Amino acid sequence: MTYENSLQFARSQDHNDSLQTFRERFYIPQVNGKDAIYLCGNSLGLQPKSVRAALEQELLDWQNLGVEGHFQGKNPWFRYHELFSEKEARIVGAQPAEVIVMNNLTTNLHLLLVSFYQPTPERYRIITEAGAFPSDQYALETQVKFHGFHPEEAILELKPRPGECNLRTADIEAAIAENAHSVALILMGGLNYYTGQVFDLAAITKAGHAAGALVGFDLAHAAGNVLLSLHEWEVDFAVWCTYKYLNSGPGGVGAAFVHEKHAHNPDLPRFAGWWGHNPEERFQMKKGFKPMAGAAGWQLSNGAILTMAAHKAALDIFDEAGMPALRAKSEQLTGYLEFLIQEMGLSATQLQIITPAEPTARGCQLSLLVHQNGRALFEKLTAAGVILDWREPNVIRVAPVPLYNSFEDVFCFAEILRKSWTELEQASTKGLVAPANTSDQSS
Ligand SMILES: Cc1ncc(COP(=O)(O)O)c(C=O)c1O
Ligand SMILES: Nc1ccccc1C(=O)C[C@H](N)C(=O)O
Repeated sequence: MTYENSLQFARSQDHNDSLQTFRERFYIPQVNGKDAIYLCGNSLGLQPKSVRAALEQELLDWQNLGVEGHFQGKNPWFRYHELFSEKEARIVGAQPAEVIVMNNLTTNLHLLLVSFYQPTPERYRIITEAGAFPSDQYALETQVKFHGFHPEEAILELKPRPGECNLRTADIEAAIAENAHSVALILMGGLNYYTGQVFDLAAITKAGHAAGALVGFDLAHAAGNVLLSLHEWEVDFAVWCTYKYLNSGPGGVGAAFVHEKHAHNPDLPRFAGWWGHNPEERFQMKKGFKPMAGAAGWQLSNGAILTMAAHKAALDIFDEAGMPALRAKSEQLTGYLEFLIQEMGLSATQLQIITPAEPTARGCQLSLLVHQNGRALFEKLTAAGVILDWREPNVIRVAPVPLYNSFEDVFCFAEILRKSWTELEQASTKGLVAPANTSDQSS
């Protein structure tokens, strides 16, 4: 598609956008009495206006029915998790029984590592990406120690080649093959939170299986952002959160995928709780855990209905828009952002987009590596009414989300970026800005 650097072009794109009306269904944060340019849905998605009524419904049932709400409520709490199966499955390309909404991401990661990381003295390694989100690093480090191995020896972190920002699929495949005798698990982000790179999950899964390993993904930044086919790719397990692209609120409920091939395996170790037990017998209070088939068998506790209610409202909107349409708009919107940044004519030593250029290797986030004055630039953008984030040591992440961001948002952001850059450059020639990035705090 051919882009133009004008407000008129941006507005005409919005006018022709079939998803345009979805923006009205979200609250846009206000800065200085005006709608902010919110480009931070990769960290926390905006609040759907329908969430309040969904929470109200559960509060009312609790108010009016007390404990009877478990069975007599409008959406009985006893079966509340079933309300998500179909829609959640569409987001990640799964069968309904392969997904479950529960807990939070890191909790789910630990639970699934209990089942799918079963190291032996010969096969104990985990292959992961260097610079994975810290929570994943801590989960892997402590799981490995829990099994009596040393993280430095058992965790193999793959780094991009010198001078490159992203991992090459061929290098990932080669590393897996080279460790075919010792690798137990491949565990990577679906989309790296820092660089914005989307990994080739199908190829990695294939390579992992060929090496005799199991394969799992953290889809925090991929779910609701890129097209996924977890079932077809035969991914063993995955976890994600619902507060980013799925707009389900801070600390919102997490989700997990377990491939059908593991649904009935009685030999899989797991940490169990009563909500994963056969529901027909759950209240018989008997000894002996009998897991529900599928991902539901990994549930521990009765669901956190209030956060699940927010997710239900948000997921309904998401499902109405649909992943294919969202992804199509996302590619155009991110492409427009990239085009406008390139129009600024900056060199790679000034401001570099470290997210891959190929649409298949990125979602809607572009990570801007700013070599000098990065933090000062970020603060200027913030002061001008743009909400985005800064990730240490020197990246500004910008995420135009197709569900509620517009081409006009992207155009206005680019104008503010250009103006802020010029002002900073003028200030630094006059010696008014410290030349290096400061790393005092992160957002
Ligand atoms: C890739 C990734 N993994 C894990 C987490 C942590 O998730 P949670 O706090 O829901 O466990 C996040 C973000 O918070 C993330 O971006
Ligand atoms: N939950 C949060 C609470 C506070 C600040 C950030 C977060 C994030 O989710 C960060 C996000 N995971 C990231 O990709 O950086």
